[in-house]
Amino acid sequence: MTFPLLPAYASVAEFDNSLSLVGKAVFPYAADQLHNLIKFTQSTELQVNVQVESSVTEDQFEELIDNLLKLYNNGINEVILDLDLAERVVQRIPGARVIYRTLVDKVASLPANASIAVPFSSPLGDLKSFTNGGSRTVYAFSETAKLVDVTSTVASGIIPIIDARQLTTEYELSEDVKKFPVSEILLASLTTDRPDGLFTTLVADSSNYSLGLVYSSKKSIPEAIRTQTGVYQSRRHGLWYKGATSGATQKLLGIELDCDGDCLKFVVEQTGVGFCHLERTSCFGQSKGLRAMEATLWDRKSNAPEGSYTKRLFDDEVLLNAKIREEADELAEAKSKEDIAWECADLFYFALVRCAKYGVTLDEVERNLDMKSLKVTRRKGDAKPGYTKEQPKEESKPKEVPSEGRIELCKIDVSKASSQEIEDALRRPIQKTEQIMELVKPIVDNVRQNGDKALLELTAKFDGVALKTPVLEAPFPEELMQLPDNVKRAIDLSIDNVRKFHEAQLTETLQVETCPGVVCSRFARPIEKVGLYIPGGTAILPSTSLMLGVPAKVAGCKEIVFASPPKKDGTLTPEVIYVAHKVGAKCIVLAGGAQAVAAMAYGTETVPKCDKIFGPGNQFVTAAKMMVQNDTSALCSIDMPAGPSEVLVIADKYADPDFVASDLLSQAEHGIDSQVILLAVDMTDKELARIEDAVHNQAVQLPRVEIVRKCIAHSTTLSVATYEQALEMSNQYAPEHLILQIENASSYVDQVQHAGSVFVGAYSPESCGDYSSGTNHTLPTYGYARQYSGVNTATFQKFITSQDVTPEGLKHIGQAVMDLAAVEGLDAHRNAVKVRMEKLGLI
Ligand SMILES: NC(=O)c1ccc[n+]([C@@H]2O[C@H](COP(=O)([O-])OP(=O)(O)OC[C@H]3O[C@@H](n4cnc5c(N)ncnc54)[C@H](O)[C@@H]3O)[C@@H](O)[C@H]2O)c1
Ligand SMILES: N[C@H](CO)Cc1c[nH]c[nH+]1
Ligand SMILES: [Zn+2]
Repeated sequence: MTFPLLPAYASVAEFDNSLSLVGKAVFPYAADQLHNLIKFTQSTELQVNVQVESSVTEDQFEELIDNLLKLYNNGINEVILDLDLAERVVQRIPGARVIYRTLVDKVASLPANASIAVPFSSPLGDLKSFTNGGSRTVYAFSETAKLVDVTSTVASGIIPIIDARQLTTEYELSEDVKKFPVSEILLASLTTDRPDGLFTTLVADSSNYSLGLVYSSKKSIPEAIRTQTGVYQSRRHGLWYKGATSGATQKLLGIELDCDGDCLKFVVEQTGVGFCHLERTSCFGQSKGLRAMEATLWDRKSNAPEGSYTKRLFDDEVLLNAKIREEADELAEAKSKEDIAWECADLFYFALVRCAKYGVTLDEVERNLDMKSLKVTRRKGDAKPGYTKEQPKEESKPKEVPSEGRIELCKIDVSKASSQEIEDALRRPIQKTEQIMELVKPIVDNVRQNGDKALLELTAKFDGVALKTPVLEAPFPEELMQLPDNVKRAIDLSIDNVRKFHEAQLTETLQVETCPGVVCSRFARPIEKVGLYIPGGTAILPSTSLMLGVPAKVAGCKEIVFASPPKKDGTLTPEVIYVAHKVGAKCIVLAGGAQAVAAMAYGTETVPKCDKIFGPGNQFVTAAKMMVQNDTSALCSIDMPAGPSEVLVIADKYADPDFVASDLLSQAEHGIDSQVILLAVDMTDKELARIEDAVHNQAVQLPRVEIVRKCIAHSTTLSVATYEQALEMSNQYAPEHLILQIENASSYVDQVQHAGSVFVGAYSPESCGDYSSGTNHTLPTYGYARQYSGVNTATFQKFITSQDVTPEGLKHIGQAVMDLAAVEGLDAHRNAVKVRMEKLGLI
């Protein structure tokens, strides 16, 4: 039996630790406080109950069911509901733990073991009979009941629900007798048949490991509760404050009663040498098993002898994780009882080393288990692909995606998922970087050594077209850039907006006089020769040509070279040629992939060598860019690794499901290795279903539905409780595009730490930034938004600093320069200042 009391609080914020030894508490249900309640429950050892006020309208009922499911699944113990409501709730939530709040005359109709809460004013005889000899828990509630009225009820085995504020202060029973309400309630429910009137008391730690046996009295119990420490009754010496002389004190964590209320259990945290006077942890000998192993591991963590295997595991995470996996496999293979016990012990050992390494205690693990046991809905529990025998583990094996059926993002409720599951959901599709590098290297080498000949051969091989020359020179023939008027107008408008936004980024020369006579400046200069890659594999993207060409022109780059894979007939899309003409490109390289990058990095007979290569592309393009950047002989830099497009949408229940779906799909259609993530903030299943339906219905209408299907297969919706949680998760993912379809979207922009570009509010679809608003669409992907900016005017510039030091300036800094040069032992440096200062008569 737990402590015979249920303190009621007005909110989580009002919870008072001084009552934590009661071991439970009840809070009011409030739909907008769910997150706080769940957070509190998950952070405490207490049994948390929730009390729903009677007035729940028909409209609120569905919301209540959704919310109760969340509460139950997140560790809430029981919910107090009015009889009618309780009966409806148990129909809808199998396994719902409910306390029926009702009047005495209705109790007979309830199941024999159902917990009930009836008014204090009910006749005592009735209350006693309702306990059914102990098989039913009976609570008595009243907002006004005074403690003195309560004690006789408690003595009958009834648990009072009392406003916590009444319980925390001493009250005066008579003029000179002051009582602690909590102690009074406990004493009222205790009995003893011992002639000395003492209560046998078992002392245990929080894992239920027995430390010893002692006695409590009507005097020692209030003292223990008042001081929240181990205070007992010594039969020879009176009140006994444990540890007062030895220093081995106890923090009192909880008090429990046995089933018939004549024996107590004190749950304590023991300090010092232990509980036993023989300086052992327990009077019953040392602990064994998992607890003993845990104690040893925690000790090893701080005092491990050099050469100890456990220390090696603490220090070598890779080894430790490999051992955990190895032992888990061996356990899965073991067949006999002995082998299973053996392998399980090994696995526990390595698992506990990992726990100890990260400061996780067995108590916390057990709390987690207890919490999970309280869930009322469970996931299917299938193993992840890669963990079943049928599917090999190699990550490189592409996932089979059925070509029909519903198009649906995977779904995770963050409050129920493990951190591993969340990490997996947010992992981008595997880029086989090493393998791609191996494929790309011979291509790059070939172009470097054989120039145009290699370029033409590789274009024939990968793009299926035999060209005579790999380059189209400016001025470009009019007939190659014939466009419908509306397309021309659209390109012109987009060029104009991108130009305006990028011109505004041009900076003036910066000048600072750091000391009198020492003027430091910084000024921008364009990178002279730039190579702009315009993807053309799965889709031709003329928009990329303007996103790169316009800032290059704005920055003043002298030579602009375009590269884009040709179509099968050897031509290039007229839109790209039109943009090349508008930005004054020198030529267009008719090649794609790694070969185009290599041609621009090293130059060929017809392709000019470029100083910097820009632009997104597939894995071959990105790998080649990284490769040439690392080759100092190429003397070529790159903008950033910009790979498969991705988007993360944060949406709440106010978002239009069609808008959200359209944004997710607009990136999903880019390629099968694209990824789209939806963070759904505090949405009910119904609200989320509207978005899911919209995704499917829109997707099946798209010509690129097969690409979308494959992209969606590795894309996920994560349900989160708060906007803050969503932004934290988004910052962790560092998306290329972040779309905020939430109420007051602009007020959250301040919280964005890592993202390529942000789209604020319902009417800012990513497509606007892809084409026409003015921002650049060449953005860092794959989490590189943590350290890279998207393409901007400065990407096409470098910054030069200069200084102008006068004799006056030398007077100010000369001595410091000489002293630092001396520290570094560089006398010529020192001398360069010294000769000048001598001639100026400064030294
Ligand atoms: N991050 C951004 O800012 C941004 C912007 C636009 C596009 N993108 C992304 O750019 C990518 C464009 O990729 P794409 O494939 O459509 O076009 P692409 O132009 O990047 O690649 C096509 C070229 O890849 C080469 N190639 C194809 N298969 C090959 C193989 N097996 N071995 C060697 N080379 C091979 C061919 O030469 C072909 O010309 C997409 O993933 C898209 O999402 C990103
Ligand atoms: N969304 C892409 C950047 O990741 C750019 C683009 C071009 N065309 C359409 N979209
Ligand atoms: Zn796009």
